[in-house]
Amino acid sequence: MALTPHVYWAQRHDDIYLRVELTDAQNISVKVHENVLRFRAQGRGAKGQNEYEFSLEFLLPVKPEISYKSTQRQVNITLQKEQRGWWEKLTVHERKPVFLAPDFDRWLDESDAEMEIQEREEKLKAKHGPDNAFDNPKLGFLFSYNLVQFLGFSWIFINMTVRLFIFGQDFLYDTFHSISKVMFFCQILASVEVLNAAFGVVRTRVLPSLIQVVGRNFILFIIFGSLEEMQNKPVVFFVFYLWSSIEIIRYPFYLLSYCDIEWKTLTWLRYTVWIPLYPLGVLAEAVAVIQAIPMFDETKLFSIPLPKPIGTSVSFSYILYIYLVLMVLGLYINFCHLYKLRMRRIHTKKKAT
Ligand SMILES: CCCCCCCCCCCCC[C@@H](O)CC(=O)SCCNC(=O)CCNC(=O)[C@H](O)C(C)(C)COP(=O)(O)OP(=O)(O)OC[C@H]1O[C@@H](n2cnc3c(N)ncnc32)[C@H](O)[C@@H]1OP(=O)(O)O
Repeated sequence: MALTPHVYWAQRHDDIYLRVELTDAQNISVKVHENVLRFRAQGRGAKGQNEYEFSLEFLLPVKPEISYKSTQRQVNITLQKEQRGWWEKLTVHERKPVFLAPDFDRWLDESDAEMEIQEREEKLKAKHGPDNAFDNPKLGFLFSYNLVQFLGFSWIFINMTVRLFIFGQDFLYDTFHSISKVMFFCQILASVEVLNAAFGVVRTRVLPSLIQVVGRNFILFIIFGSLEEMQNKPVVFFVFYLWSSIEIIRYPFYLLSYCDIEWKTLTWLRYTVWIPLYPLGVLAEAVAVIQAIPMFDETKLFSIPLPKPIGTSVSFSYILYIYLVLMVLGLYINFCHLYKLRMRRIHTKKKAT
């Protein structure tokens, strides 16, 4: 004959929690039909290893969907009330069933539960401010910024992919002319990210964003923008493609996180695809710098004139050699930063679940 386990309960305005004292429960069946919950499982309870069951007729309607989780020590069941509110007791019966008792670990009275809701809402507000973009200028600003960048980089990425399919290798030599205007726009706008970090608009460090923005704009404006000969090189294609590949993931990730939506695949991609893309990006940028060195020597563009008695000028290519060293340093700093972010965002979450 089936025995009855000890059951403990608590409530919130929306939910009912039941804790069934059964160790190593197996073959669990929990169903709600016509507002009656029926539980049956095998496990070790107060009367040893056995089959245990109970039923409860709730005071007020609950939703038919049930979630339960079996741990080594107990089975935790959560039900949702059909209508939000506070119940004076759990069951319809005049006297409470003998196997049922309050779960003092989770027990709150009505006013404490209200305070709990308020605290949760305040925490959310402290994190994001008021949750409506129209009420919160910061949220509205970040949302618009990320949306514009997402659209810009998506245009670049899709345009480049389609052109590559249509024109084949020829497009490698023509990337700058067809894409650069939008890339200039997006990369100038990206300077906002350094300001966001500096003024605490987003919780992040300034240096990684500064390295990225200064690094990319140096390549875009100085190497590609000022040397016409560089603009027809295939390296432009690789640099633009690598930059936009990460941004079509990063910006929608920010957009969703500001709507409090977490899409696990996107989070994984945001904190993983940099592993191949970042070194490749830096490599492509380094190739561009190396290709530009003889051009700066030849054209004497940006060369620094020395005083007349010395009579010559210092080629800009020396700056480029220094820049190549800085790139390695920048790669190291941002790689470590991204690695820490990945550990925090992916690995700690895995542990928590
Ligand atoms: C001093 C100047 C020296 C100059 C030296 C120059 C040296 C040059 C070195 C050149 C290296 C650059 C190479 C690079 O250009 C190559 C490439 O880009 S190749 C393509 C691959 N690239 C990547 O994968 C990197 C992409 N970029 C990033 O990942 C980031 O921009 C990064 C630079 C790493 C900064 O990331 P961040 O610190 O912001 O991390 P999170 O994204 O996790 O954000 C932290 C929290 O802030 C919130 N946040 C951040 N930005 C926004 C935003 N725009 N909108 C909303 N919220 C934002 C984010 O949600 C996090 O909040 P929470 O923790 O609450 O979730």
